[in-house]
Amino acid sequence: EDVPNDFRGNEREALLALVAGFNNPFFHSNWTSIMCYKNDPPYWFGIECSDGRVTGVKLENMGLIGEIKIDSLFNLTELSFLSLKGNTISGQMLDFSNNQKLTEINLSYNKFDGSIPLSLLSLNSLVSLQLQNNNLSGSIPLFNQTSLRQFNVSYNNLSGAIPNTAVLQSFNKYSYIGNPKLCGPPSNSECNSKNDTYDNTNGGDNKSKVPFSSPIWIVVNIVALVVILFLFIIYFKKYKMLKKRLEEKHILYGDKFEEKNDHKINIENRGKRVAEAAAEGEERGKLVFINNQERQFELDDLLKASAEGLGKGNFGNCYKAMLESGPIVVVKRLRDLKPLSSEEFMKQVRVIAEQKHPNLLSLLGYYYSKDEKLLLYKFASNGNVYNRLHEGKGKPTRIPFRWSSRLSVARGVGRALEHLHLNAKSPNLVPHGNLKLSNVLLDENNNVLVTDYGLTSIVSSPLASQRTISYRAPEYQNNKKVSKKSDIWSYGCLLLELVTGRVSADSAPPGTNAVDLCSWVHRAVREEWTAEIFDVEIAVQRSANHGMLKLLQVAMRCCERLPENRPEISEVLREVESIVATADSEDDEEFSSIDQSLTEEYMSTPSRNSTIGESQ
Ligand SMILES: Nc1ncnc2c1ncn2[C@@H]1O[C@H](COP(=O)(O)OP(=O)(O)OP(=O)(O)O)[C@@H](O)[C@H]1O
Repeated sequence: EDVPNDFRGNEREALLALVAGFNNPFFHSNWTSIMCYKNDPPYWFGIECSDGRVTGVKLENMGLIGEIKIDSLFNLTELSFLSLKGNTISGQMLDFSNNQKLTEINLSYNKFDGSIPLSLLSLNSLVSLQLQNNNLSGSIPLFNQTSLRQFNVSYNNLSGAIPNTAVLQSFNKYSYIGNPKLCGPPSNSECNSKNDTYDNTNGGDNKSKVPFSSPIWIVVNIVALVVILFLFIIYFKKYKMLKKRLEEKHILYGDKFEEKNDHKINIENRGKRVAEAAAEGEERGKLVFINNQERQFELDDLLKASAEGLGKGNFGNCYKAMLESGPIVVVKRLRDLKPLSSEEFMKQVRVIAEQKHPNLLSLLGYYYSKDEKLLLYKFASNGNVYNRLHEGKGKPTRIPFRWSSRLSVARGVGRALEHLHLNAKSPNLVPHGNLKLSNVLLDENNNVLVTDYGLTSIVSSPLASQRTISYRAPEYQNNKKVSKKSDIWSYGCLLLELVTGRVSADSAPPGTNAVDLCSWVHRAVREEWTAEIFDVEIAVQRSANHGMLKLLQVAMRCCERLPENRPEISEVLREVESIVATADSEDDEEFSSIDQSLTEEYMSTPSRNSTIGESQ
């Protein structure tokens, strides 16, 4: 909890990237949820933790096959131990320049090729380096760290003379044996030609060298110059073509938005470019209103509107466009779309648009052209619930987000989800797929409006799978599919965020003090830190304590690890609706913790499927 989230997030991503190339199902099931928590034993197999940071990776003899990316260790800055010994890992060796705390590295008995990386020379705490039995080639770099006590590069394809540094000479021949092209002490083979000297370019075999002044050298240089000039001309031509195509691509909303979120810009110029593109015969695209009677503006009006970036999301960026004629609309510029034809795209969008419910933000319209796909929504002026819940906490200006409001969010989202799960007319409509508090909006009357539903049906799945589903269900790690059951998990996480007031690790912006909410709450209940579970801002509302516990209980049932144990939305909603809303004014505003006897009573009451304490 004390570890800044960006470290933990980066380390988590780095570890997942490290094993991604192996495609080993073990990691999908074991490397989920929290990995290190304070000084607890690690939650993931094969890692070591200290103070919530990853300090060791030990994945030995696991039959791992595949490549790892050179920069895989870049974010594991606290790493002191690394062993991947006895697998079948191929490709170039890793870059260790960011792992200054490494003391032991064992990559022996694998299939690494290329040269020994020079980044190893910068590791001043390195005690043990074992690279034996790989396919490494080139010469041995000039290791001179006095810390080095164990060194083994035997049975590779290394070549040239063993460098004459005190450290490298202090190991015996068995550290070097099995490299036929390696010579000089301490190996047994003598260096008998000038060519067997150390090549400090690292990686090159010392073949016979041509003197710089020889005519061959001059001819080679001239030819090289001509080739470079030729390549430069080709590159320049391609660059001009690429630039033209990029300009065409950013015809509507250009990448200025991406550079600076809150930058107000006028998009009139781009409107001109659309017109120019149209004049050049390119398809201008269609602005379609779902309900044609609501057509309040044309494409030209939208292009002339001043726009403000609202944020960068998983499916694209959102902009608030203020039209001269009055209305304010939100434009979502989609990216990474599935390769759908225009008909398929419009069919899917119509399926999304058919979902009408008072708690769903309805789609106003869409724009489709070859290069741009936009969705248009009404602007919800009271913003999203994530900001309402977390922003300004502890500051005097903060207006408390009370229980009755949180309960109405829980209900509104539950109702919207029930509508999507039960009333979806089309079998093509995926469930919500990306439920989280920033996708729950409040309009000018504080009506709860769920947005971003169904977009996984139009966004390309490999990309979406890396990013979507903020509250990722455990099974999602394996099958990368959203389902009604994964929605229930997300809804459970959303309820937990509402009752605990804690930021969920999966949806937290970098630098936020976040927790893996499901594991955290289960642990909190098991270890009876019940008083700490509820957000202080609502815990003081004593008359509502019963309702809070009930909502917590419902949330925990939604967060069952096995999808089949999670309840259906109707059952969940029935329970949420049965929680009696208390008027916020009834409450005793003094700071108090949750009544312990009440907590015990709830925690020992068996729920229909399980007791809370047993759910994980
Ligand atoms: N109709 C709207 N009215 C007001 N604010 C909106 C509207 N739609 C989106 N937003 C806000 O704009 C910001 C960016 O939204 P966007 O949907 O692009 O990203 P996100 O919700 O953070 O992530 P994701 O793409 O995963 O949903 C968010 O803060 C969101 O709450």
